[in-house]
Amino acid sequence: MQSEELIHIRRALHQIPELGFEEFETQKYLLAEIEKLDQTNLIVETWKTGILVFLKGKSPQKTIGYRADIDGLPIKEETNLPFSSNHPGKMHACGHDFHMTIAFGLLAKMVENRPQNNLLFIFQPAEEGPGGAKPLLESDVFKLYEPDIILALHVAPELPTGSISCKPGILFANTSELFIDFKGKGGHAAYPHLTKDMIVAASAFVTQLQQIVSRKVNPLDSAVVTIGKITGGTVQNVIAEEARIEGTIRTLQPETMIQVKKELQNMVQGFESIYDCSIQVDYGANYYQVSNDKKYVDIFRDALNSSDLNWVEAREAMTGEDFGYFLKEIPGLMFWLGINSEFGLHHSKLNPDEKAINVGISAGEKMIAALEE
Ligand SMILES: CC(=O)N[C@@H](CCC[C@H](N)C(=O)O)C(=O)O
Repeated sequence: MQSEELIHIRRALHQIPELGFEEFETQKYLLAEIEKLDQTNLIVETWKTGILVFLKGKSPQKTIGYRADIDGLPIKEETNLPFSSNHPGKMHACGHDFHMTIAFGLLAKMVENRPQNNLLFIFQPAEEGPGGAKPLLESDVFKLYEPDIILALHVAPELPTGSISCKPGILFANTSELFIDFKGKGGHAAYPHLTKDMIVAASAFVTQLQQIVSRKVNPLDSAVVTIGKITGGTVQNVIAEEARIEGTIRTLQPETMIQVKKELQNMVQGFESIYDCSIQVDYGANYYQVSNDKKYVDIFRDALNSSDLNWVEAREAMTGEDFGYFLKEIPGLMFWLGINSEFGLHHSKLNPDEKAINVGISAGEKMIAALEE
């Protein structure tokens, strides 16, 4: 498949970002593209808004899985690109348009040049939330084609195009979403002593929360608590009866996640008493760490060694990925693909270098070829 065709597909997908489990247009678009391929050795299945494509190998000994996530984010795009998002307030700001295009390009190559082993391409919904990997892994349709090895990539804006970065062991953190609702007593702005002000309580909570990381977690263990959204109140001269904070917790060890949540519960009790309010905590979606299998990282590194791709030994990142659930059950790896964007992941101006699409396909091809041996 020509680079121009892939760029056309990437731009078309970029224009239709959809949130988790709402990827109807994306699914329809991908199904139409997949239908244009030679169907002789393909089985195409859908699961919710996702797609599984099984390519029967020439003399299979195993099945190699390749997963791409397909959802966008609730971010208003500000790239000013001529192919910017057509869906107001939504954007492929985490590169999933690239992930899908690369997976599709690799599939098209493999259809043309069928490998010995079976391949399973997984276009998975809802990576950004609430998490599609776990229910997909539990689904009957996935069990029919369950791969022996699983691969995936994630775009890396800070790395130059042409580079691939990976490491054995933990690559991405354990994550937990965090939604906290505060309920007190509202009233007139001039009579604070008669109210329980939830703007004050929530603001103090946000500040205090950081001390879990800085004063409770061992500095040699990594943890991040980020609050990305605060809502509360109705108007400037009314004391807010309710407030809500929304965020995420990241830790490199599952035990640290348990510790952070325990400390957070202690804080909740203290705040309920000090601010005379009720506080409800919801941990939303939780993702398991992405931990790469050393054997496959070594094979991958060797496979790229003689190529013009630049291998960068990765460090752990506090990003999360529900691909961790695949790797918990199936050995394999995730790697970073350099896309050379001035603006990072989850930024409204993320603008990946489209030349990286062929780099991603080439890396996948080399790994699949290496796994034939
Ligand atoms: C690669 C990446 O950016 N992934 C997301 C995953 C989000 C998981 C969940 N919604 C959460 O916020 O905990 C990330 O933010 O790291």
